[in-house]
Amino acid sequence: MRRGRGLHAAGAGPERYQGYGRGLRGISLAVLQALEDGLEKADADPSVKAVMICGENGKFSAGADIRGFSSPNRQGPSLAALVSLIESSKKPVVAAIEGIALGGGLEVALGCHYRVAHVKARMGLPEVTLGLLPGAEGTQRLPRLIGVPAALDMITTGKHISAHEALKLGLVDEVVEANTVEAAMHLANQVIGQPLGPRRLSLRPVPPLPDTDGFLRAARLRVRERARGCLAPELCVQAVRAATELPFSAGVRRERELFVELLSSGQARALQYAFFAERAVRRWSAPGGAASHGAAPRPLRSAAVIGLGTMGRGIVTCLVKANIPVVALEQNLEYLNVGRKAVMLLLEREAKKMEQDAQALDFHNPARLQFTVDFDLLRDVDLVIEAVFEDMALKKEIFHKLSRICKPEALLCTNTSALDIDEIASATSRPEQVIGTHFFSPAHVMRLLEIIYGRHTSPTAIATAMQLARALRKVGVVVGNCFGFVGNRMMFPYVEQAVFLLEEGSRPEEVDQVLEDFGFKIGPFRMSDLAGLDVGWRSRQGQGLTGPSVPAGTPARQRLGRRYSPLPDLLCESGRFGQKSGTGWYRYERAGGRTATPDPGVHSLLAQYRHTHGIRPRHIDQEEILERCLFALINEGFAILAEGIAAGPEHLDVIYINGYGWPRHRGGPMFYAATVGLPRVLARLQHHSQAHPDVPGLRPSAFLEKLVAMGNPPLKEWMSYLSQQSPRL
Ligand SMILES: CCCCCCCCCCCCC[C@H](O)CC(=O)SCCNC(=O)CCNC(=O)[C@H](O)C(C)(C)COP(=O)(O)OP(=O)(O)OC[C@H]1O[C@@H](n2cnc3c(N)ncnc32)[C@H](O)[C@@H]1OP(=O)(O)O
Ligand SMILES: NC(=O)c1ccc[n+]([C@@H]2O[C@H](COP(=O)([O-])OP(=O)(O)OC[C@H]3O[C@@H](n4cnc5c(N)ncnc54)[C@H](O)[C@@H]3O)[C@@H](O)[C@H]2O)c1
Repeated sequence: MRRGRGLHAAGAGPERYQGYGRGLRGISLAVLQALEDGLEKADADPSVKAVMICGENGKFSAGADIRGFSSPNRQGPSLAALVSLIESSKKPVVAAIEGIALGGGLEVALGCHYRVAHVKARMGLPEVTLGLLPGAEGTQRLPRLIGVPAALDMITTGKHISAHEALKLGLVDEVVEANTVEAAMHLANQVIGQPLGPRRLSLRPVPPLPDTDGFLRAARLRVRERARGCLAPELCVQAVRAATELPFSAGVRRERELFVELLSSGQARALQYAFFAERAVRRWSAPGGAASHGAAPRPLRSAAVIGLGTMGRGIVTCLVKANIPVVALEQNLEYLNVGRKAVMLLLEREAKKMEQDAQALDFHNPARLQFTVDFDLLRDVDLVIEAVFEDMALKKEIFHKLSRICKPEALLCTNTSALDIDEIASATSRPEQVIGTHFFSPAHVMRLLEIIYGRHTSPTAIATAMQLARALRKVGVVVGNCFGFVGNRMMFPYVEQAVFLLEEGSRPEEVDQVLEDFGFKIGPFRMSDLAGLDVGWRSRQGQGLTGPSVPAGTPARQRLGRRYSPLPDLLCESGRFGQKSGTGWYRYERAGGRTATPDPGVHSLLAQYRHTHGIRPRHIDQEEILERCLFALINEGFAILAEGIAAGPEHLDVIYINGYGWPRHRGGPMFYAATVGLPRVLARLQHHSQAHPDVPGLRPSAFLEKLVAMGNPPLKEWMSYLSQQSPRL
């Protein structure tokens, strides 16, 4: 056997890695060709006794080039052919897996006769997350190697597994701590001359289960339930079923048919768009030309969180999980004790979930997590996250204090949901250090971190907040400052339409059902009950929309010349605050209960309300519910883009997928609008706006009108149609 990195005689691994976070490419045609040539040469050369395949720069392979799936020059079939070629080699082929072996990369390894993995390597078949299935015979080989249950789990979830898990499952033959390539070559030398038949997975039977058919039927139901309209997981189950029912070659044909079905479904395009959008938003730009490539973050060695309510306790939890020492501060000892208990409970639960890494959290150690009511302990921290009540005066008081106490370079973050970052910053002597870090509830679970820069926020502060997102394993999206920022600002017209629909004849459960069938995790009424109806109520009181400050004689269903629904206020006035009080738009088994049941009390309240206001209820169909809620949200998105609050539609989509439960397989609201076609979105908004002229949220945005007038350009060109970039960007 000849030695050397990469496939013998090819000198190249299945992929090339060009540095962290940049330019990691999938398996290219050139690499495929090199592998094929190398294998053929090795087979023909009698001096070669075995072959070892490895990657370059410590990475085996990230799989096929995802961008290639939408190009006319698809590489698909040749990857599968290469895997077969490897397997049929007359000389033993050993895969040396370092770093990652994902998708087509792992399928290449499955074609090899032996697999050696580095202890830190991760393996997986993530195709399902891209709306696809493993299409290089992986759905047929993996069940033959590790059995149906484990293979199905990997293929339908796309999860990455560690080398140790892979060893336990029998996916790899050996795990090494030292040099993987050397260990693979050592193994190759040992197996020279041994029969290869038993190592060729295509020749093996799938290990039988007591009731394979029953198992697969149950699995199909499970993934269908979990996938909420996403096609790929179910087709993955069908492909694995083919492995259990058909000979290998027929199974491969079935796999290919299913792959092509997914490729042309539209969902794959949406999911791949989401993959790249999440990476694109890491590159940010801000006023004055500041941008990600020119700004370096400050180190984040310690943090403080102020306020241990719903949000603060989740934020503390994710900081601890990210190994950042935290000082957790409350307004008095009573609140501190409640907050401490809640944080400890969350951390215990997280530790249980993490099992083997739990000790690393070390959260009983005061050097890692300290509870206090003393602001002085915030003197040396690198970062403070304020999560007190949504009250401008209180926030300003706190920021004023912080600017006196904290070290000059400390980043001062607010978790406000909607308030003006500039006004908060004005309470400090260092507005350049003030930034919005908008977490989503539950903060230790939701992946989104909306990062809001103010007029004076420095590029370093933005870069540091993005670094925080990365450290917390969240998706950071940088946006401009306006009421509600991006996410909540788009949410307002959506929820407003949902409530108007109730006035006109719908029930909460009907509206929720339509939006949940669309793919949302929960509909707007379940969501409002979960968040607490009192939160919005307090905000409307603050804005003078309800409560004693509303001038006498104001029409009940009108504010500032536009339509207003007092329904949510009426619910709150009768003590219906959602899950926390046991009643809201639904009723729950108890205060704090989670199971929503349609509530006859709400139905009669609606009937009474319509009667009082002379509204004749009508039947509202699914299409109208969807259009009015979704197009109102999308319309606001166009206004946000036109104002320069976000740098592009991808930002809005990433925010909605990761923070608001928008179905990922629909690519986000702006991608969805592009799929529906902007002319149709515009026409339907015009229609609904004519029917409801007192609802500004339905009046088409000028930017949407312009894009339609310009011939409905593709999403990636939208921003070039803005007459001039907004000064915010
Ligand atoms: C009609 C006729 C059709 C007939 C067809 C029928 C037959 C079909 C046969 C098809 C064969 C299919 C083969 C296979 O089953 C399919 C696949 O392999 S799909 C790909 C699977 N792989 C993945 O999903 C991995 C995706 N990548 C990641 O998860 C992560 O990038 C990572 C590898 C874990 C690394 O993470 P990080 O270190 O955080 O780095 P980044 O994520 O920022 O990535 C850096 C950079 O690289 C780009 N990139 C990463 N992976 C790929 C990829 N596979 N292809 C293309 N580009 C990739 C990423 O986008 C970043 O670049 P940037 O976007 O920032 O420019
Ligand atoms: N709840 C959500 O879903 C959500 C989501 C995103 C953002 N937010 C925002 O996060 C912030 C906090 O919201 P929440 O839901 O956690 O509120 P909460 O009412 O649950 O908790 C606020 C906490 O702040 C504490 N606090 C008040 N004054 C304080 C002071 N002077 N010093 C220290 N602590 C003080 C309170 O004692 C309380 O524990 C708000 O700005 C809110 O708009 C909330």
